[in-house]
Amino acid sequence: MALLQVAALAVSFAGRKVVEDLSFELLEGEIGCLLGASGCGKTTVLRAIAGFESLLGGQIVLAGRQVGSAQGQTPVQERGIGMVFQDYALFPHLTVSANIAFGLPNKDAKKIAELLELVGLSHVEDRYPHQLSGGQQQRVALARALAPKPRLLLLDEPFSNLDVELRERLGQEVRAILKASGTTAILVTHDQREAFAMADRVGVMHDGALRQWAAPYDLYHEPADRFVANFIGEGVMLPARLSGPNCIEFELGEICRTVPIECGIGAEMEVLIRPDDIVHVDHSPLKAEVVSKVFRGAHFLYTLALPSGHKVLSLVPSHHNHAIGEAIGIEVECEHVIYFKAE
Ligand SMILES: Nc1ncnc2c1ncn2[C@@H]1O[C@H](COP(=O)(O)OP(=O)(O)OP(=O)(O)O)[C@@H](O)[C@H]1O
Repeated sequence: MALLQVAALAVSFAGRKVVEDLSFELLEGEIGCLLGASGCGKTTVLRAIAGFESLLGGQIVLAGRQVGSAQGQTPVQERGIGMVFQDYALFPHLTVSANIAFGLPNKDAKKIAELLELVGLSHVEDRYPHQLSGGQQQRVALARALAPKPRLLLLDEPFSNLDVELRERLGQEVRAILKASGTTAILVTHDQREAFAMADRVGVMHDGALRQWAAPYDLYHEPADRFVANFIGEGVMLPARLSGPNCIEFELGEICRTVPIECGIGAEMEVLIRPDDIVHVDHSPLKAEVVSKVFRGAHFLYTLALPSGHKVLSLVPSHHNHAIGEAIGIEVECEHVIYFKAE
């Protein structure tokens, strides 16, 4: 059963709707994420779930009980929701243990020890927040929020004060902690890597609306619309033509897949080509010119110009170090073909 149901949620500020007709469900033990650019309404949804915003429409149901609607709201403190914020909000004059104990009414020492162990901070329990790294401080905040065993944990940009590399690693760590404690959680972020590292379900938001709510893999490989296709991952749209009921033809050849589209044969289409769809093969007769390249350690991300002048991206193992201007062999390897009717 869904632990959280958000249905047709609408929130407005001073007569301006900032969230509209937004619906999703989260199962018990799942980690969800609202992903979107700054100002799209992510935090407002989180605050509405917590009970800090009154609703213009829709409803929020938590553990089978309606906690919010336009008609009324269950007070914040009665929802059993925990929160972790980007600034950690730790008490600077309290030790790690005392910060965690703050979330426990009976200050049970055994429980504190368990939480310290869960977040891997037993060895620094007597330190003060300023003696910890950013990642450690975030784990204290997490332990403190988990202490009262919330029904649902809300995390608002929890890693935004940390550097990019650390975010992805900490995202995985926090995911493991939430899974180990069986906590249902919702994360808000504008960072795709963080969303993918942590969440079972990700919702892509744009302008107050939820464009797609799906597993990260499906968002990447089966985006619901052009916005999601462009927002998630990298890629370019190339002109194409529907050449058969399940086939599409474009500059680099014909690709057939089983999902049909409601368009007549010959219809003008656009196909999304991801960097992992273009494979570098030295001896391939199909050549493309290296326009630019970005070194990413294990890979180069090449921008390649096709004979038509259209450009594609290609992710190539970095021992294939080609010069700008060089023509290199490529092949198309599309497992999931994403295409839309041309605009
Ligand atoms: N209390 C408020 N009063 C008026 N407008 C508000 C209020 N809170 C948020 N907004 C507006 O609502 C819109 C959505 O804000 P929200 O903070 O939910 O976006 P966000 O996606 O979380 O952005 P960010 O990633 O920058 O935090 C923005 O246009 C914002 O200016």
